[in-house]
Amino acid sequence: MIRVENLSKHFIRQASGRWQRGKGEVVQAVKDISFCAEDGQITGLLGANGAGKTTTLRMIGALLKQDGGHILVDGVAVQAGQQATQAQMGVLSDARGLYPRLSARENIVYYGVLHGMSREQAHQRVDVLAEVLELKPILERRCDGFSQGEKMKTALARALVHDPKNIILDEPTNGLDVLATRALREFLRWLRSPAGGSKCIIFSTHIMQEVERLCDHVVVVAHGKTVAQGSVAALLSQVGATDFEDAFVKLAFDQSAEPSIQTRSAA
Ligand SMILES: Nc1ncnc2c1ncn2[C@@H]1O[C@H](COP(=O)(O)OP(=O)(O)OP(=O)(O)O)[C@@H](O)[C@H]1O
Repeated sequence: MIRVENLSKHFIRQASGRWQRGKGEVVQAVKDISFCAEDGQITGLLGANGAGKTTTLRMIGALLKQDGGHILVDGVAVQAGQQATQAQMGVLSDARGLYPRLSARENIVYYGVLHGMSREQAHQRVDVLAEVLELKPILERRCDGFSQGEKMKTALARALVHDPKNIILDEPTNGLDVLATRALREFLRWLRSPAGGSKCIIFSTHIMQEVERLCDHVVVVAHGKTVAQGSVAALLSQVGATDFEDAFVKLAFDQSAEPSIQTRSAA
């Protein structure tokens, strides 16, 4: 189970103009995000571009340190850069970061070994994941020159190689064709089921269909804040809509617009 409470994070974006030296824009990427992702459920973070989804997932994956708030993974506090929660976490972040000179198989096995698997175990797991994610045709090819979808499938397999209990996926269907998207959806449903290990799965998206088809719990994020959460049915009834896209637009955009960017002297 992953519990996120009152998470916040800002970035300083340096101004580039000659007369702006020393000034910076404060980008409050995440202002106040709270939700709970249960085991055996798929939780979707749904929000417009720039809403703060990636930043939130990177903090949960211990890739970024939060300014405020708490993240508990199975009761253990997440600390950026520390190993405590990472062993049981599979993270597909926006930076796919594959080694171009290694084959898809080598990239995945390498991560498995880093997670403490023997090479034999890691190779066995690659064969299982290659079947499910339809990776077989590219498994022995160097990643250099891979298409977006091929990179995505390889990065997904790499994130899941150590069979983590908690799975964090940032826009996992980005670049996948319709068959690969369907295969991934099926796989996520299986991972959520008792047979697949009742994993705790969080993913971000702005695709409504994906949320409607997959999510048990939806967290709507706007301007860095949680503005609504619940099942698809609960969110529909909250705003009296029958179409989920209409519900999302009401929930995410009917908020009074709050700027995320302010100019100030950079510290
Ligand atoms: N390293 C950074 N430096 C400066 N600003 C950043 C940085 N990372 C994110 N931001 C800003 O924080 C805000 C939230 O970004 P984030 O990537 O979390 O949004 P998102 O919901 O994932 O968007 P998208 O759906 O477009 O991927 C945006 O305004 C973005 O420009």
